[in-house]
Amino acid sequence: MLEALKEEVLQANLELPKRELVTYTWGNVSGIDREKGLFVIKPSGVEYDKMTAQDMVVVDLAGNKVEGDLNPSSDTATHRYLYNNFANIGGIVHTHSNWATSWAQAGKGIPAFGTTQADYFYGKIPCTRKMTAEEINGEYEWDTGKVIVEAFADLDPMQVPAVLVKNHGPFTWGKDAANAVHNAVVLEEVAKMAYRALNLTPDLAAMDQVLLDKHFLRKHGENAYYGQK
Ligand SMILES: O=C(CO)[C@@H](O)[C@H](O)COP(=O)(O)O
Repeated sequence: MLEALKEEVLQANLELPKRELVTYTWGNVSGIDREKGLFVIKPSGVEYDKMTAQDMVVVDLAGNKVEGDLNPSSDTATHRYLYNNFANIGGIVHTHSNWATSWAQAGKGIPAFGTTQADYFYGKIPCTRKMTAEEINGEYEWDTGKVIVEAFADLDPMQVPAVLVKNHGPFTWGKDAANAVHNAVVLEEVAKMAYRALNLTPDLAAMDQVLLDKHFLRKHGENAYYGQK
């Protein structure tokens, strides 16, 4: 089942090492078929250059493995939490990309300093709170999803399709798996740019709202005009 989605999710996973967002087996990508209520995710601990579409694992939104010989990603419960709480997302990525993970380890969100970020993220990219010992030693991956959703209490996840999990790393999402990977690549770029901008000007203020609005809204929403129709 879901052969086309398995191929789509495989290709999205293979983009992670290709774009140098992961090392070894770090990271994972999933994609969801909302009509069937099933998502496809990378198998846990399998090397990317050995991975096939048939290795992908199908999981339902209650957490049951529906198809696949291998164990699903160790982050499956986090993906499931996000699919259950962010109704419009179609794909999720987790990486340990260097610059974004450095911000996550520092427990700092990434302010919007420039139009590169504004084209994809409508403002600051949040960092979650620290997880409690009970959460870490309990339903860790499920509660990782919980602290991510908490960080979006006042944010639209479709307007800011990325988060930094404190002491862990970034998660991004999008309309599908490929779009979630695209956002992961851009996140890594803006994490690097923001770090360097702050090194140049330590008290740098976030960009003006008028410029943030111009760049985000020209690419997103009903009045978007960027690119080709
Ligand atoms: O951050 C983590 C584990 O929380 C992951 O990125 C792992 O590094 C990859 O795990 P699998 O998806 O292979 O289980």
